[in-house]
Amino acid sequence: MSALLDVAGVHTSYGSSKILADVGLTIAEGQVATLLGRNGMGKTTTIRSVLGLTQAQSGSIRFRGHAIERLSADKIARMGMAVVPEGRRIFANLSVEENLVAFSANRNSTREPWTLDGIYDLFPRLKQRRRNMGNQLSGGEQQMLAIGRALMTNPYLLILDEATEGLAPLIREEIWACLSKLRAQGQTILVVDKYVDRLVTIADCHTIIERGKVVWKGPSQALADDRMLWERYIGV
Ligand SMILES: Nc1ncnc2c1ncn2[C@@H]1O[C@H](COP(=O)(O)OP(=O)(O)OP(=O)(O)O)[C@@H](O)[C@H]1O
Repeated sequence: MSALLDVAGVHTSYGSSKILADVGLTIAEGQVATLLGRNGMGKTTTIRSVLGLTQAQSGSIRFRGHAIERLSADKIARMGMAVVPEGRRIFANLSVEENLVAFSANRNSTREPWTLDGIYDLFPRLKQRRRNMGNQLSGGEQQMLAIGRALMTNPYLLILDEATEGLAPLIREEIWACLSKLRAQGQTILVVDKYVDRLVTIADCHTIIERGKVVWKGPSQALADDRMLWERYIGV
């Protein structure tokens, strides 16, 4: 399996605050990978560095075999990287349907791109709410919409930051079920979340960071078997 995303030796700062020190992360095509760690350890900063939203000071970030560490966020998005950001950031004044079609594109040149019907099959609630405005949706519906909107760009890599934060348990389960379906369809995914017990059943591999440094990497079975890691680095 070839690496779709290969991050190596990344250092990122906000002004004079050094946040990431030598972060590395590899995701093979078709894999679901997680980025784990307590609050404030640098997960979002890692994602922002990969997306080109915060430029890494040094290190290499390769996506689909191309060096992207100096490219703009817009160029990187157009190469087929889509994010479901923390806080969702859906358009409050557009309907569900308008949110979904606003940036639709076939970035991975698939013969079967996502359609509105495909998204509505994945999240039937969105179909019921399709004429509602973004600001009339519950947190769970907003998250479904944010995922649907990202999928409508047909990304090679889908990134979810805090995939289920603030959601009710049943809605969380819907999001996990959605990720499992996407994985079965071959979608490559990087997910940040704190529910390790669910992530070890959905994802293939995991990277744990603490204070901007990678402290552990490994497959689901190894993480599932080592509860000490959960307590020590993830706080669960
Ligand atoms: N714009 C910013 N300017 C300065 N420091 C920042 C900025 N954004 C984040 N930080 C700091 O960088 C560190 C890493 O933050 P980051 O958001 O990457 O962590 P995280 O692991 O995603 O945590 P969380 O789950 O709380 O979002 C934290 O100490 C945070 O306070």
